[in-house]
Amino acid sequence: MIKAENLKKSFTTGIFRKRQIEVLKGVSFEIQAGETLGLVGESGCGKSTLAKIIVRLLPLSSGKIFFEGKDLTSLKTSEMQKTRSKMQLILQHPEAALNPRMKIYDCIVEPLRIHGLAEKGSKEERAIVEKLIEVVGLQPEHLTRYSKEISGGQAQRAVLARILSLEPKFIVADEPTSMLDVSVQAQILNLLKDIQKKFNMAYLFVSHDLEVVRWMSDRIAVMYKGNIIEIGRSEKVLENPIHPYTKSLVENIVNPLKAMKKSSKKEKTSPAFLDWKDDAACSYCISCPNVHQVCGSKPQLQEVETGHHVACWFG
Ligand SMILES: Nc1ncnc2c1ncn2[C@@H]1O[C@H](COP(=O)(O)OP(=O)(O)OP(=O)(O)O)[C@@H](O)[C@H]1O
Repeated sequence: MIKAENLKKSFTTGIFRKRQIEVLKGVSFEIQAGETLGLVGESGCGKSTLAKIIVRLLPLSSGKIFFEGKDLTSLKTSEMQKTRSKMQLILQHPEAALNPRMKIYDCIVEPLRIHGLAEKGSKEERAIVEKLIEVVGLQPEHLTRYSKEISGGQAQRAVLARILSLEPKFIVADEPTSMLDVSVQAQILNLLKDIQKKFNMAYLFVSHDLEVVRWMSDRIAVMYKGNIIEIGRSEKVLENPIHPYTKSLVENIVNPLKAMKKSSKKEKTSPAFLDWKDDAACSYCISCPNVHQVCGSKPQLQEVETGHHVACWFG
């Protein structure tokens, strides 16, 4: 369904002394129809940048993105517009996707009108909206309200209805429930799972919360400083983490208190993965005896078991 190959992204910052920051350093993964790939990693490692790049809301510096076999980086604007409707992004703040001056009904039908898929005010349009709100669990009375007049959970449901109107095949959900109460969070996560099953969509699910990612994902990719350092079946990655950074992430959810105590000592004895440099060959690799020949100067994913890949790091 979706395939990312060696994605790189740099931003230029600074007004006078222009400086390039490399945020994505060569990210590759694939997601199949009906599958969820969870993406976790510390704040600032590049998750949201990757989320926006994959649905082409941000330009790439280099690399390729294939959607249903089509190379998105070489599509013309008109073709890209058609394809983009099949790839949708859900963000943390549902309000950002809902125009505050429009009633929920109009917010939901707007994409249909833009793409000429329904005539404004027609019976057909009304029937589509009624079906969509039934799928996402909104009530007809919500349709006549503005986004500020509904709750966060209801707003996220309205965003889902709006997105589903275009029958997407791939959804990138970037922290879609992090602003919601725990009980509402569970409802929206279950709803996301239900509609995925119903429409066989592929998800890239981005979150800080490993428990949420474990619940949602078939596979998990762990990002660290712009690289995917470990990727595999969720249970394998979480129950048998191999890369030191993944281990520390998993330890943090199992015992957050212990992790806090440990992190206060961290400054003095920096763990190996914090010294990971791009410009040197690694000296130790979990699965590769010929480290220097195979790993070269960049951390590369090595296969540990079928489907479970881990990057090299300094041991
Ligand atoms: N437009 C931009 N210009 C310059 N730097 C940027 C820009 N967008 C993001 N960055 C930088 O890129 C890095 C990655 O940002 P990104 O938002 O992708 O991280 P993240 O992993 O999603 O973090 P968080 O979990 O906190 O949302 C950060 O250091 C950020 O400051």
